[in-house]
Amino acid sequence: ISPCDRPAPATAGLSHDKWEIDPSELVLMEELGSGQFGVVRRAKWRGYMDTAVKMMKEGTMSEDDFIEEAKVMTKLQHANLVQLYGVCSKHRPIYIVTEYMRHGSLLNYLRRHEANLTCNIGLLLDMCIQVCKGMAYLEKHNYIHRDLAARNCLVGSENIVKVADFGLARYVLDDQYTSSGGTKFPIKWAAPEVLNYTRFSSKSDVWAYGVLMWEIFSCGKMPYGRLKNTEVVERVQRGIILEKPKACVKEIYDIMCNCWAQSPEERPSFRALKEELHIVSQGLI
Ligand SMILES: CN1CCN(C(=O)c2ccc(Nc3nc(-c4cccc(NC(=O)c5ccc(C(C)(C)C)cc5)c4)cn4ccnc34)cc2)CC1
Repeated sequence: ISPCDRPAPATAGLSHDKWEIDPSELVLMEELGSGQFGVVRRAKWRGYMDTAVKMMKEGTMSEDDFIEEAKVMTKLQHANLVQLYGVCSKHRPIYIVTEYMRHGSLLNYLRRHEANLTCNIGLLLDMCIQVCKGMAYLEKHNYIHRDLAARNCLVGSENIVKVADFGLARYVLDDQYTSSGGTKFPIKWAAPEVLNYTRFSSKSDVWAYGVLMWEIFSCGKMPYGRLKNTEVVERVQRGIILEKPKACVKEIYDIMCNCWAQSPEERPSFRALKEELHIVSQGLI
């Protein structure tokens, strides 16, 4: 049976904390890349399960707070969320073990497959719908992502797209990333209330989702091109929004624009977005 039919590895029996994974059961394989946290490698768990292991560089995150939160994160389970299997926290660096997604980040996937994606509106819309389903699940569980973007979504077999690293941003220690004035802060995905007051909510995730939709229909272009962060902040605060991507029909662009309403209350919920996207996708057939 395929890994996604198997339950998340319950490490019961080896340690009393089911979110604690025994590192001796992981066989580390090739490097998948490195984020600002350190190296990410593929690993086999108990000889059969493909996993991705983030080896957290020391000093990059508040580890104890994260380990506490991991207990909650392992309970968030949905077909469009990258499943957190557990952590190895008895040694340093700590490991964050998740399900493995074989095609890597959605951003790289869009850029690599631009040629045969631009003409496939149905596939692009399906990717938007999958991300929206994962986000609607988080919204229902009052869980805020805080860094939703194509770079933080992953692609598996059969064009499955899943949201990754939800909530992880809270544990980053680098204030170049956490403060809105920092060089690593994701300004281009930030809602006005996040830029002005760092006020995160599911509605600020909806703003970021609109930018993610724009990334998908632009096949991985950088939003606002080469504009400097200060220029983007000024435009967003004046209500200037991203222009319609070429490959995007008006009905879909209108949905993106709804995500960019200045006031959070005016933006649709992910639950409402899911309905709107479904209706548009029916209309396309
Ligand atoms: C044919 N192609 C060949 C090249 N290719 C790959 O090499 C490739 C294949 C699979 C990959 N899969 C995964 N890659 C990663 C991965 C790889 C590198 C970096 C990262 N990301 C990070 O380290 C990271 C993410 C978020 C954050 C914030 C700021 C939000 C807190 C900080 C750090 C993840 C995580 N995964 C979790 C599940 N599956 C994967 C990644 C890359 C893709 C396929």
